[in-house]
Amino acid sequence: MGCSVGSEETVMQWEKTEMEDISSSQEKIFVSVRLRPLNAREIGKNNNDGSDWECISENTIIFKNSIPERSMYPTAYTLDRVFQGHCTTRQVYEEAAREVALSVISGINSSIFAYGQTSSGKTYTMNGVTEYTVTDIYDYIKRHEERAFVLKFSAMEIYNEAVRDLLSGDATPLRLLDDPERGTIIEKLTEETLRDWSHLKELLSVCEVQRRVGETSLNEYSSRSHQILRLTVESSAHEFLGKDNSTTLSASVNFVDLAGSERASQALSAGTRLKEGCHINRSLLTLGTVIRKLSNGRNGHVPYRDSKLTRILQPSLGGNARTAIICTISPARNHLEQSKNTLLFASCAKEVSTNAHVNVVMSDKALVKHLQRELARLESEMRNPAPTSATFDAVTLLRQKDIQIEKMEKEIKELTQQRDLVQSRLDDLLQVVGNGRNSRKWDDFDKTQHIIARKAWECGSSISDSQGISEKHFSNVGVTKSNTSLYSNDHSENHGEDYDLQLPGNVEDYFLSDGNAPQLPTDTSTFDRPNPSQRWEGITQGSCEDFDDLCKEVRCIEMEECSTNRNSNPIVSTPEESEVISPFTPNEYTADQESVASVRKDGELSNTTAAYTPPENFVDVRKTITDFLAKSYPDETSLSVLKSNLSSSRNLQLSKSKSCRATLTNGLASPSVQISDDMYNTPKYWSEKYVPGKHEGVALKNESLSRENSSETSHQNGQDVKVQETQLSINELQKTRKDVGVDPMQDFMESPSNFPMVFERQRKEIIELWHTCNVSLVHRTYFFLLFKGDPMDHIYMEVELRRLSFLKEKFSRGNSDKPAVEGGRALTPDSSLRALYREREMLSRRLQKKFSEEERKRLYEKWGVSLDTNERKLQLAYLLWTETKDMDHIKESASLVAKLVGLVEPDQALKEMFGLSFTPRPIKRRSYSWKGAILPRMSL
Ligand SMILES: Nc1ncnc2c1ncn2[C@@H]1O[C@H](COP(=O)(O)OP(=O)(O)OP(=O)(O)O)[C@@H](O)[C@H]1O
Repeated sequence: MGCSVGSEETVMQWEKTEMEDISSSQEKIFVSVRLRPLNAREIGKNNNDGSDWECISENTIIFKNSIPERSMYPTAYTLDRVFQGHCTTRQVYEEAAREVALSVISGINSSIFAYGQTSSGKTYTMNGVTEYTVTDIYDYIKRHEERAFVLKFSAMEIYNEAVRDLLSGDATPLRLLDDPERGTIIEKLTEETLRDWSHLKELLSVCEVQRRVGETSLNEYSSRSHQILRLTVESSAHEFLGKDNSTTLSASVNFVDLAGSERASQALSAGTRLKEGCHINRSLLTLGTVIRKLSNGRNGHVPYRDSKLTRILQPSLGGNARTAIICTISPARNHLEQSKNTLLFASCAKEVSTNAHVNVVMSDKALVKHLQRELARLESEMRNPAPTSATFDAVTLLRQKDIQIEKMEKEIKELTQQRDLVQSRLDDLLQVVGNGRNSRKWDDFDKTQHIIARKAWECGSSISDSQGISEKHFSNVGVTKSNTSLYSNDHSENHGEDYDLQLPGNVEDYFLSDGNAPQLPTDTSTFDRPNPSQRWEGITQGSCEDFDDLCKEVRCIEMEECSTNRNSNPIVSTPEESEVISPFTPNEYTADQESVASVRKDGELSNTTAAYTPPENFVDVRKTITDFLAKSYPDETSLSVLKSNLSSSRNLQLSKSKSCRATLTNGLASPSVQISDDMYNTPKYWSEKYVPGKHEGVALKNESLSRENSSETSHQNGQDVKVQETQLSINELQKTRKDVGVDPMQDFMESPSNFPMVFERQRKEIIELWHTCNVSLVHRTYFFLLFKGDPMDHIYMEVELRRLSFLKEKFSRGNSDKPAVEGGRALTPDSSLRALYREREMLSRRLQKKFSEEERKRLYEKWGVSLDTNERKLQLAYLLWTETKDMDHIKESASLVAKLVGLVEPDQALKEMFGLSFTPRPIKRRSYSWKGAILPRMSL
């Protein structure tokens, strides 16, 4: 920057440098600070002479520490330019904004931001900056009559995360669209061709009026909204790019007056105000996160899409634009903390680089000409291939080697990451085994798995900044099945080519988690719109929209503790029990034992599970059963009798380990359903229903039975007695199980030939329940395609049914009951519906990607979507999986969704990965991608 104030010479100088250098370049955001003077009220009130802050040079401002320092903020801040209270706006413009703003004339996008707390002088500064910029542009145009210029003006406002058009007569709400080439675009934003400077004044007053619409207090309102004025300059480009008049330059300069940066917790209290504050906060927090991320060198995911503001301004924040930020601060002592926050933001922003380049728009004619020239050149090259010289060879070879080296370095990095991950998994596992020997608390193992999964996620996705809001969220949602969403199908959309893995997570809830602002549920009213012709913006603007950004390929890891100790019984809880039950190999752990520990369809805890002192509402049924069995059958003989008895009534031999916990994933979102713990250990939500008194009787019964058995066993002398007792216990066990109806396999096992009928019935029920519970369409598709009636599918069907029934029941109770909780988050009809909408949106977008226009036309006809209507893709996406009684419709839906998300026809082997994994397997590490073999998230 550094132009001296307003001289003609400077203007010329600027023109020269700007016009000469039109190539793209990386440059840092220009950040300045403007300290406004104290106003009369502040002087009167605080007797404050503003001496706390001092600009000791052109670019350093210090806090003079005249009051005791309580915080850990730095006291000196060096920026590109600092302006003392007496500096004029003209000076601020000249030295901190002009050069950037006027880049627009040379076809380079630019943005000038004002950032600071309420009443620090943002609007005061931006009004001046806008006026001076437009004046300078007009001056320039006047001096360059040989070039044709068109100036267009538009204005918008972001308030409560809704974008409004400030120039349209009724302040029309605007929606943001994703354009594959242009990024986020604002639909139907009014653009007025600017006639002259006084016309701009008129337009600005229109904006002012629009901002007042529906508001009682303009000042408060405007403080809470972000306003963006956009000036687009189109000019003939021949001056730069030759005499071809059909090529034009087109760039925009944004003047951004941000809402006050103070935190919602300070400024707002409750209700609407709080919501407003949170929305402001959301945009500002996201802006802060984006700036922080970018200042760290663009490592990892930059959450541009987490707010409207950052979506709209994405190019200005590290993209194709030159950017200047003017941070305004108030000298008042009671604003000290805020001023320091602003300066920290400024320091961070100073590190951010953008990569602006000239935006050339070619007319069709010019494009054709250009392509013709290119074609001619290529043809002539083909006809007369250039003689290969040794130098050429060497250069090419060098280049190839460079590429190779680069590739290898990348691979080394990846491999190192993978090695570290495996190492940490190993450490964790060793620790678990160690813990297990000491305490055998499976909870520890679960936790460890969770940590491992988080590591895997962080490693796979390169998202590691635990301070970031999004990252916080990511680490919360994790990828462990123990922490994934159940049926919320709360995945994000994929805006990129393909996605590798689903990311669960209701993302709205983390927007506001700045550690201070309370987490508010998003207004769900906007989601009640299943009609595709209505506005979709509300539905689609979840922070998790950027599926591509979010969903990196996560290395799915299968771990089974069987591999660490394949001979140990997975249900053993203590070393003593381990000894007692050691005759069981994992393979001998039969379905019967598991079914004993199962639960009734209505979610009630089985009476047979008994003896329970629930730590934190958790019923460790398996341990109870283990205890019971261990005490009842202390030696090999009695166990073998038990085994043979059980086997005779069940032909299904299932072995299961804790870490082979079954997981039902729901496809894209993969809200893994943890059926191992849920089914064998009693799921958390089922355990919520546990009423101690209800089970105590049984507990006592079992306890006494165990005691009796163990004491008697210790006294018995002959084999006969043992067998007799064992038989008795088995009968007891089976009777109890039958009485309480806890065996999910019962009916099926008793008459497996019925299964086809049972399957059809269950499938219909499941389809209905999917619909009722807003289950992910990808999940439905996957499930539907995987389970086609094989007798072994029974258990999967059973589990799916139970979960859905449970969920339905929860949903039906509405707010009067505790919601189902998955991954620490409430799963409500609203949240699942929102997720479903988002999924349909995602599918509609994929329609565009996956099918040609012709194919889409055929699809519309087939699905009865009128070709004359708007939003056809959405309409089609909203038809999928809706006719729950029509099996043809369901099949068609499944087939279409499968195509859209690239599911291959899943084979039988995938079922295990889909859900229940009973077979002990060695530790494996796999990488799954939606491309090729599509697999849902693996169990860990
Ligand atoms: N540099 C300055 N010199 C003199 N007065 C100033 C200066 N900066 C701001 N003011 C005055 O301070 C008051 C608040 O300024 P302004 O409205 O620009 O603040 P703001 O940061 O835009 O606030 P909000 O976030 O609420 O919109 C106004 O009355 C304005 O005239």
